[in-house]
Amino acid sequence: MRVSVFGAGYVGLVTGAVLADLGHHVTLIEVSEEKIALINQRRSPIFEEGLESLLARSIDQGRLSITNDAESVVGSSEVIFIAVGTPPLPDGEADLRYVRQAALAIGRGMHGHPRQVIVNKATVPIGSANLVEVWVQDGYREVHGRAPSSEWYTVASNPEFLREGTAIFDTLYPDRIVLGADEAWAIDRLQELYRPILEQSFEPPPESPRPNGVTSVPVVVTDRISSEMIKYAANAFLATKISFANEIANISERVGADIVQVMRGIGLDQRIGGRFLNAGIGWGGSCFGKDMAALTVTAEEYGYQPRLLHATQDVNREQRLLVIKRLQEALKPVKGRRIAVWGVAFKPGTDDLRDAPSLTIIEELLRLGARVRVYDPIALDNLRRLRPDLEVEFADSAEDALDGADALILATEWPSFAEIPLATIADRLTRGIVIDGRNFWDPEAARQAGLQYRGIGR
Ligand SMILES: NC(=O)C1=CN([C@@H]2O[C@H](COP(=O)(O)OP(=O)(O)OC[C@H]3O[C@@H](n4cnc5c(N)ncnc54)[C@H](O)[C@@H]3O)[C@@H](O)[C@H]2O)C=CC1
Ligand SMILES: O=C(O)[C@H]1O[C@H](OP(=O)(O)OP(=O)(O)OC[C@H]2O[C@@H](n3ccc(=O)[nH]c3=O)[C@H](O)[C@@H]2O)[C@H](O)[C@@H](O)[C@@H]1O
Repeated sequence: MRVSVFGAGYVGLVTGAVLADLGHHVTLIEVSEEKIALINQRRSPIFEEGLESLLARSIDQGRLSITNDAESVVGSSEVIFIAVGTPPLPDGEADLRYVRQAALAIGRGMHGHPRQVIVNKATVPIGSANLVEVWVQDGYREVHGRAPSSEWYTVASNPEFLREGTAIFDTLYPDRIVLGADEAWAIDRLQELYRPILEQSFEPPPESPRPNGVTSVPVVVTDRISSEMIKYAANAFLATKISFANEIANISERVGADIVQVMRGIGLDQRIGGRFLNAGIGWGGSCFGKDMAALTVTAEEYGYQPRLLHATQDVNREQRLLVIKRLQEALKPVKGRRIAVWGVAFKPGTDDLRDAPSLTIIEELLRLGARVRVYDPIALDNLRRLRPDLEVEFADSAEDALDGADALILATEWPSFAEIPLATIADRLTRGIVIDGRNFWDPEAARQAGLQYRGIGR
């Protein structure tokens, strides 16, 4: 099938590369010349395991290309994905300006043949499919002075649930695919597009072997509004699950319970499920915060006070600073001390710093007058580039970050940190203080190694 994808970011690039690898003919449409140049050199603009080899293969086989000239390519696509960013405006509402630009370009390039399904894959506020329709019509009208025939196209919703760091795996083996459309032909076309994934009939690529037991993928076919709501509800639920774990962690440490044991104890109940119950410094990333804010705004627009959504966000805001409180308890004063921070990416497996809890922690440490020495296996370049205002020292390795430091704060649980013996950490830190923001280490082992160790909720 001929497919266009607006936006070669985390979602668009991965979706495009995977669909091309599955045999479709995909054109990525991107406004950033820098990204276009990199992708043409078969290099990925983002760090995502396995993506570069997937990109190279799809490009070499002639099934994936990239352009900035939307209008000349979109007209011939049977499916057009909109996967541009929808960042938050200051009041929390989603900024749809990039979606609008994409929809206008689709309208300008439309010529009625083939009939087109325009798919909102970006996370967009409830009702945005209607807006996309209007913008597509505006784009067509600009060129032709009249509206396009409603027979020529329809707008569908197909939210994305991939996680950064495991994006290719999540795209090939999703827990479900959600399709929201008002027209049966659009659903049929999208089912056809996704058939290899739905039926798991493709040969798994070397980057991402098929896990045992995955033989098919459920599809949820629904209306557009429900589909748009499913995306917000999924992220809100996941964020709430983490904030719940953090709230119980805060109570646990007051009463002497161990949050890791408590969450294991509840997670084995199949009605609850053990995933997304890791207490720590809270959730970050490009989507949970912005999507919680956008859903809150939508609820309030309709006169509903979403108390759980507010509470989830409040718990998360405070949770980020808990490690600072722990540090202040162990090290008085913090001013003038050297603090090592391990991990700046919002989670392991990515170089993404968007709304990373580590940044809140670093800002607070600097505000308190500490000297901060940071290490991250992948994200330091992004930190240098995106936050030149943060006056931190950049370490060459995790061990190097510890040299001369009074205390270590672990903000992101990169698996490679486990390779460094606790005894080495104890040797290198002047005061042996470790504040473990992700409950990464075993407290007993850390204390035996001579560390003054504090985790979260234990
Ligand atoms: N990052 C993630 O893990 C997930 C993101 N989402 C949603 O997907 C959407 C995209 O997110 P990301 O991929 O993270 O964003 P991103 O910022 O990584 O990528 C967006 C891309 O769109 C490009 N762009 C902007 N305007 C354009 C236009 N008019 N034409 C062509 N390209 C244009 C930008 O240059 C950028 O490369 C958002 O709505 C997000 O909420 C959904 C699930 C997962
Ligand atoms: O809409 C999106 O953008 C995506 O948001 C999340 O994916 P992602 O942000 O890539 O990362 P997660 O693995 O969900 O982690 C989010 C944050 O929660 C934190 N987290 C996660 C799990 C946990 O138990 N505890 C916890 O604090 C992580 O450290 C991270 O900061 C969702 O998991 C995806 O399904 C969704 O598509």
